[in-house]
Amino acid sequence: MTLFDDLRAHRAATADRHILDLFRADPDRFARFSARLDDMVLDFSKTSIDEAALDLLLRLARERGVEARRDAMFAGERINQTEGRAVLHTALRNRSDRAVTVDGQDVTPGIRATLERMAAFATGIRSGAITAPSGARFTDVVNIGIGGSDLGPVMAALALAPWHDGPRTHFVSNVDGAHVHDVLKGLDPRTTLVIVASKTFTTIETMTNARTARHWVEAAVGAAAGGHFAALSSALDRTAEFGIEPDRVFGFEDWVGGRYSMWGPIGLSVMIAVGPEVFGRFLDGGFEMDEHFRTAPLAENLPVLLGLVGIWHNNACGYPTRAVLPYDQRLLRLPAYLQQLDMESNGKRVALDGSPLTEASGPVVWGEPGTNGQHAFYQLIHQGTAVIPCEFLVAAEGHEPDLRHQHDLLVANCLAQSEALLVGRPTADNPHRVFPGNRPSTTLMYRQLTPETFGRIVALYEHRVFVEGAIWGINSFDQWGVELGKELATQMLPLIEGKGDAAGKDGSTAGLLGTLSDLRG
Ligand SMILES: O=P(O)(O)OC[C@H]1O[C@](O)(CO)[C@@H](O)[C@@H]1O
Repeated sequence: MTLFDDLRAHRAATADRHILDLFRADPDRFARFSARLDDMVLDFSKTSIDEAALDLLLRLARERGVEARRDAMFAGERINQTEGRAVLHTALRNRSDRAVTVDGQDVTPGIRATLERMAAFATGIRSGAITAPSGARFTDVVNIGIGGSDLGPVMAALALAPWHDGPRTHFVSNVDGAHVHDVLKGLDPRTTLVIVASKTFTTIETMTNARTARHWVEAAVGAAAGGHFAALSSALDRTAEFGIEPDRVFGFEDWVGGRYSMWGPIGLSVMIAVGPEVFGRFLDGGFEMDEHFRTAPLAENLPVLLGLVGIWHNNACGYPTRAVLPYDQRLLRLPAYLQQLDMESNGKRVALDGSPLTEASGPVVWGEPGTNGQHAFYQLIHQGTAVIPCEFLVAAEGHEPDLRHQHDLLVANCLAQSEALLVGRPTADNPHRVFPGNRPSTTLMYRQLTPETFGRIVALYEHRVFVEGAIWGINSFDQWGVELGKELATQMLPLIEGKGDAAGKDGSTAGLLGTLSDLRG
């Protein structure tokens, strides 16, 4: 019997019990099944986790070596074994005097120097001291990147909107020409700065969009186009090949994973939008969560507890998905960001040693902000046959004092939804109106979505993914599963262009290629 088996046995023995019974039996349940970091509270009392389950979960975390692995990460060990790399995105937000070493070398001075270069560049763009070669002020910034070079900055630009006082920020990610076309169509190339964000500087979507943007700028300013470009990458040889001036290139090391990279150069578009000081406050928040994760006892540790809730729902209860439901419009892109963070990190089928996993790993993560989701998919959450653990996020205060009544309505909806999921309406004269209730949720409540809070939220989820990955014994820091599709797309392109034949392709693919050629005439 493993601890996973014990958890399942405990779940089976208590499956008929209503979560409300747990509240009846323990008037202190909220206090006991919630944890706090400053003005942020994680409530997991509306789950079926009881004392015994929490005990088992904490034992599991210890047995699976979460603490040792966490310490190894912070110590710069090469825990990303399949790529032979350290995992040190936390170093990008290390606000302490502590050295962070990789192979005996302190990486902090390099990180600080890059941050200072970013700040000088961002300040120059914001003040107009750095202009286009024509002397025109940059009014717009277009970040071209995809995955980790896009989702974090996109999310942050919206989350930090109340502090946005720099040039307008735009994002292009999809290789679909519609994306770059629609974004550039509204802009003036003479006053636009294009930031090419790509860790590897080989990603076909990004390089294709970057070339399109280059032609667009060149058509307007000719040979001065180079002065409209900057690059964020760890491949400095390739940025030079693309013709980007070295002083416009902001590099980072291979120990920063793409989906963990928004804290450094990949965040440049955000820094230009909100300024280095506000960006620094975002880093402060991330660092605060790191310190908490490193030092708080497991039973009070927010990322650990959130991870254990995930393990309970996935491995003990067998719920294969979880919904992330921010009642915070400025976290609109949090679910999309978490889809990469969580599913690219923990969507794995083998353990670190290559052996097949015997436990289910990464669940499907999805969601939308409330209240919009309520008018779309909550029907299924309340009355569908599948149980979907819900993760609510909500701020006590908004940023619009004149619209306090709307914020009150937002918060009321958030609390009402978790209450409805818990309490339900089990008896009604009509079965179509029955709400079974007893459906689990967590709520992360914070005072306000400040830059610090936003940093804490992102770091909280990063470490939650870490905790779950460590418990499953997988490498959360590689992403081999994205490779095959990339290779096949490269091979597919000539066939799409009508330059090859479909011999050897499966029947469906050959059929679709034939259909494409018919439709194109
Ligand atoms: O920053 P890059 O190298 O262009 O990569 C973009 C994204 O592509 C991936 O490698 C695979 O989708 C992600 O991990 C990464 O965030």
